[in-house]
Amino acid sequence: MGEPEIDLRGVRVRPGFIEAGAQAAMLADLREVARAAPVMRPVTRRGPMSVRMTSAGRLGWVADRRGYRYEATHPETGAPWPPIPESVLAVWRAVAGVQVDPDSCLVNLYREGAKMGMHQDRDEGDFGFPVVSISLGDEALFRVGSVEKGGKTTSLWLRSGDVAVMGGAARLVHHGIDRVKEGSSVLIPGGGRINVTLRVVR
Ligand SMILES: O=C(O)CCC(=O)C(=O)O
Ligand SMILES: [Fe+2]
Repeated sequence: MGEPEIDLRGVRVRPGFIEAGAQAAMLADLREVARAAPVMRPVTRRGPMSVRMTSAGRLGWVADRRGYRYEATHPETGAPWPPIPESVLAVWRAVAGVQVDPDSCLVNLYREGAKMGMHQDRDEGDFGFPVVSISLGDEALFRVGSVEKGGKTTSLWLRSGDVAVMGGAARLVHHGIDRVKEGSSVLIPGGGRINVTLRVVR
Protein backbone atom coordinates (compact mmCIF):
# COMPACT_ATOMS: atom_id res chain seq x y z
CA MET A 1 0.00 0.00 0.00
CA GLY A 2 3.00 2.30 -0.47
CA GLU A 3 4.45 4.92 1.80
CA PRO A 4 2.69 7.08 4.41
CA GLU A 5 0.16 9.61 3.20
CA ILE A 6 1.31 13.20 2.62
CA ASP A 7 -0.95 16.17 3.43
CA LEU A 8 -0.31 18.81 0.77
CA ARG A 9 -2.40 21.80 1.89
CA GLY A 10 -5.32 19.45 2.47
CA VAL A 11 -4.76 17.36 -0.66
CA ARG A 12 -4.04 13.79 0.44
CA VAL A 13 -1.20 12.27 -1.58
CA ARG A 14 -0.56 8.51 -1.39
CA PRO A 15 2.95 7.93 -2.79
CA GLY A 16 3.45 4.60 -4.53
CA PHE A 17 -0.17 3.54 -4.02
CA ILE A 18 -0.23 1.65 -7.36
CA GLU A 19 2.54 -0.91 -7.73
CA ALA A 20 4.51 -1.37 -10.96
CA GLY A 21 2.55 -4.32 -12.34
CA ALA A 22 -0.77 -2.59 -11.75
CA GLN A 23 0.56 0.59 -13.39
CA ALA A 24 1.41 -1.39 -16.55
CA ALA A 25 -2.03 -3.04 -16.54
CA MET A 26 -3.73 0.33 -16.15
CA LEU A 27 -1.66 1.77 -19.00
CA ALA A 28 -2.85 -1.07 -21.26
CA ASP A 29 -6.46 -0.33 -20.26
CA LEU A 30 -5.95 3.38 -21.02
CA ARG A 31 -4.57 2.50 -24.44
CA GLU A 32 -7.91 0.79 -25.14
CA VAL A 33 -9.73 3.93 -23.99
CA ALA A 34 -7.65 6.03 -26.42
CA ARG A 35 -8.39 3.58 -29.24
CA ALA A 36 -12.16 4.05 -28.73
CA ALA A 37 -11.93 7.77 -27.91
CA PRO A 38 -8.97 9.37 -29.71
CA VAL A 39 -6.80 11.75 -27.70
CA MET A 40 -7.43 15.40 -28.65
CA ARG A 41 -5.54 18.63 -28.20
CA PRO A 42 -8.13 21.14 -26.98
CA VAL A 43 -8.04 24.66 -28.41
CA THR A 44 -9.62 27.17 -26.07
CA ARG A 45 -10.06 30.93 -26.41
CA ARG A 46 -6.55 31.18 -24.96
CA GLY A 47 -5.15 28.97 -27.74
CA PRO A 48 -4.11 25.31 -27.90
CA MET A 49 -3.58 23.57 -24.57
CA SER A 50 -0.23 21.82 -24.15
CA VAL A 51 -1.92 18.80 -22.55
CA ARG A 52 -3.73 16.32 -24.81
CA MET A 53 -6.80 14.57 -23.44
CA THR A 54 -9.58 12.08 -23.79
CA SER A 55 -12.20 10.65 -21.43
CA ALA A 56 -14.02 7.55 -20.30
CA GLY A 57 -17.29 7.19 -18.41
CA ARG A 58 -20.77 8.60 -18.91
CA LEU A 59 -19.46 12.16 -19.21
CA GLY A 60 -16.22 13.48 -20.66
CA TRP A 61 -14.68 16.87 -19.97
CA VAL A 62 -14.51 18.95 -23.14
CA ALA A 63 -12.68 22.24 -23.69
CA ASP A 64 -13.00 24.37 -26.82
CA ARG A 65 -13.43 27.98 -27.91
CA ARG A 66 -16.91 28.05 -26.34
CA GLY A 67 -15.62 27.11 -22.89
CA TYR A 68 -15.42 24.06 -20.62
CA ARG A 69 -18.15 21.52 -19.98
CA TYR A 70 -19.00 17.84 -19.64
CA GLU A 71 -20.47 16.04 -22.66
CA ALA A 72 -21.83 12.52 -23.22
CA THR A 73 -20.08 12.03 -26.56
CA HIS A 74 -16.62 12.52 -28.06
CA PRO A 75 -16.60 15.86 -29.95
CA GLU A 76 -14.78 14.43 -32.99
CA THR A 77 -16.26 10.93 -33.36
CA GLY A 78 -19.72 11.68 -31.90
CA ALA A 79 -19.55 8.33 -30.08
CA PRO A 80 -20.29 7.79 -26.38
CA TRP A 81 -17.15 7.63 -24.23
CA PRO A 82 -15.85 4.12 -23.46
CA PRO A 83 -16.45 2.72 -19.98
CA ILE A 84 -14.06 3.58 -17.15
CA PRO A 85 -11.60 0.65 -16.86
CA GLU A 86 -12.01 -1.56 -13.79
CA SER A 87 -8.35 -1.03 -12.91
CA VAL A 88 -9.06 2.70 -12.56
CA LEU A 89 -12.37 2.24 -10.71
CA ALA A 90 -10.56 0.04 -8.19
CA VAL A 91 -8.34 2.97 -7.19
CA TRP A 92 -11.36 5.26 -6.68
CA ARG A 93 -13.10 2.63 -4.55
CA ALA A 94 -9.98 2.23 -2.41
CA VAL A 95 -9.35 5.92 -1.72
CA ALA A 96 -12.43 8.09 -2.41
CA GLY A 97 -14.28 7.25 0.79
CA VAL A 98 -17.72 7.47 -0.86
CA GLN A 99 -20.18 4.78 -1.97
CA VAL A 100 -20.81 6.30 -5.40
CA ASP A 101 -18.68 5.43 -8.43
CA PRO A 102 -17.30 8.22 -10.64
CA ASP A 103 -19.17 9.01 -13.85
CA SER A 104 -16.22 10.76 -15.48
CA CYS A 105 -12.60 9.78 -16.06
CA LEU A 106 -10.39 12.39 -17.71
CA VAL A 107 -7.14 11.12 -19.22
CA ASN A 108 -4.50 13.85 -19.55
CA LEU A 109 -1.41 13.17 -21.69
CA TYR A 110 1.67 15.29 -21.04
CA ARG A 111 4.25 15.02 -23.80
CA GLU A 112 7.33 17.24 -24.29
CA GLY A 113 6.95 20.55 -22.43
CA ALA A 114 3.29 20.11 -21.52
CA LYS A 115 2.03 21.69 -18.29
CA MET A 116 -1.23 22.79 -16.71
CA GLY A 117 -1.86 26.24 -15.27
CA MET A 118 -3.32 26.86 -11.82
CA HIS A 119 -7.07 26.22 -11.77
CA GLN A 120 -9.95 24.82 -9.71
CA ASP A 121 -11.96 21.74 -10.69
CA ARG A 122 -15.41 23.28 -10.51
CA ASP A 123 -17.44 22.07 -13.50
CA GLU A 124 -19.04 19.31 -11.41
CA GLY A 125 -22.49 19.43 -9.84
CA ASP A 126 -21.68 18.40 -6.26
CA PHE A 127 -18.42 19.32 -4.54
CA GLY A 128 -19.23 16.86 -1.75
CA PHE A 129 -17.54 14.19 -3.86
CA PRO A 130 -13.73 14.19 -4.08
CA VAL A 131 -11.55 14.31 -7.18
CA VAL A 132 -9.13 11.39 -7.35
CA SER A 133 -6.00 11.87 -9.45
CA ILE A 134 -3.63 9.10 -10.59
CA SER A 135 -0.11 9.74 -11.94
CA LEU A 136 1.60 7.43 -14.44
CA GLY A 137 4.95 7.84 -16.19
CA ASP A 138 7.28 10.81 -15.84
CA GLU A 139 7.42 12.79 -12.59
CA ALA A 140 5.44 16.03 -12.44
CA LEU A 141 5.75 19.09 -10.23
CA PHE A 142 2.28 19.49 -8.69
CA ARG A 143 1.53 22.89 -7.16
CA VAL A 144 -1.28 23.39 -4.66
CA GLY A 145 -2.58 26.74 -3.42
CA SER A 146 -5.77 27.69 -1.62
CA VAL A 147 -9.47 27.82 -2.39
CA GLU A 148 -9.00 31.56 -2.81
CA LYS A 149 -7.08 32.71 -5.86
CA GLY A 150 -3.45 33.72 -5.29
CA GLY A 151 -1.51 33.45 -2.04
CA LYS A 152 0.82 30.79 -0.76
CA THR A 153 1.41 27.56 -2.69
CA THR A 154 3.26 24.33 -1.93
CA SER A 155 4.70 21.93 -4.52
CA LEU A 156 5.47 18.23 -4.63
CA TRP A 157 6.84 15.91 -7.31
CA LEU A 158 4.19 13.34 -8.21
CA ARG A 159 5.66 10.03 -9.35
CA SER A 160 4.29 7.10 -11.31
CA GLY A 161 1.80 5.22 -9.14
CA ASP A 162 1.04 8.13 -6.82
CA VAL A 163 -2.59 8.93 -6.08
CA ALA A 164 -3.87 12.33 -4.90
CA VAL A 165 -7.30 12.96 -3.40
CA MET A 166 -8.81 16.45 -3.43
CA GLY A 167 -11.76 16.29 -1.10
CA GLY A 168 -13.43 18.00 1.84
CA ALA A 169 -11.99 21.45 2.49
CA ALA A 170 -9.41 20.84 -0.27
CA ARG A 171 -11.98 19.95 -2.96
CA LEU A 172 -11.76 23.41 -4.56
CA VAL A 173 -8.11 24.32 -3.98
CA HIS A 174 -6.23 25.84 -6.89
CA HIS A 175 -3.70 23.43 -8.38
CA GLY A 176 -1.60 22.88 -11.48
CA ILE A 177 1.36 21.11 -13.04
CA ASP A 178 4.41 23.38 -13.44
CA ARG A 179 6.55 20.93 -15.36
CA VAL A 180 7.22 17.30 -16.13
CA LYS A 181 10.67 15.74 -15.75
CA GLU A 182 11.34 14.14 -19.13
CA GLY A 183 12.88 10.68 -19.01
CA SER A 184 12.23 10.15 -15.29
CA SER A 185 10.15 7.02 -15.98
CA VAL A 186 10.21 4.31 -18.63
CA LEU A 187 6.57 3.27 -18.14
CA ILE A 188 5.14 5.06 -21.19
CA PRO A 189 6.62 4.15 -24.60
CA GLY A 190 7.88 7.37 -26.17
CA GLY A 191 8.02 9.02 -22.75
CA GLY A 192 5.75 11.49 -21.04
CA ARG A 193 3.16 11.43 -18.30
CA ILE A 194 -0.45 10.36 -18.04
CA ASN A 195 -2.73 11.74 -15.37
CA VAL A 196 -6.13 10.18 -14.78
CA THR A 197 -8.72 12.15 -12.83
CA LEU A 198 -11.93 10.61 -11.57
CA ARG A 199 -14.96 12.70 -10.71
CA VAL A 200 -18.62 12.46 -9.87
CA VAL A 201 -20.22 14.98 -12.22
CA ARG A 202 -23.87 13.78 -12.25
O1 LIG B 1 -2.11 16.30 -14.20
C1 LIG B 1 -2.41 16.47 -13.02
O2 LIG B 1 -1.82 15.91 -12.10
C2 LIG B 1 -3.55 17.41 -12.66
C3 LIG B 1 -4.66 17.40 -13.67
C4 LIG B 1 -5.75 18.33 -13.29
O3 LIG B 1 -5.64 19.12 -12.42
C5 LIG B 1 -7.03 18.28 -14.02
O4 LIG B 1 -7.17 17.54 -15.00
O5 LIG B 1 -7.96 18.98 -13.60
FE1 LIG C 1 -7.54 19.98 -11.88
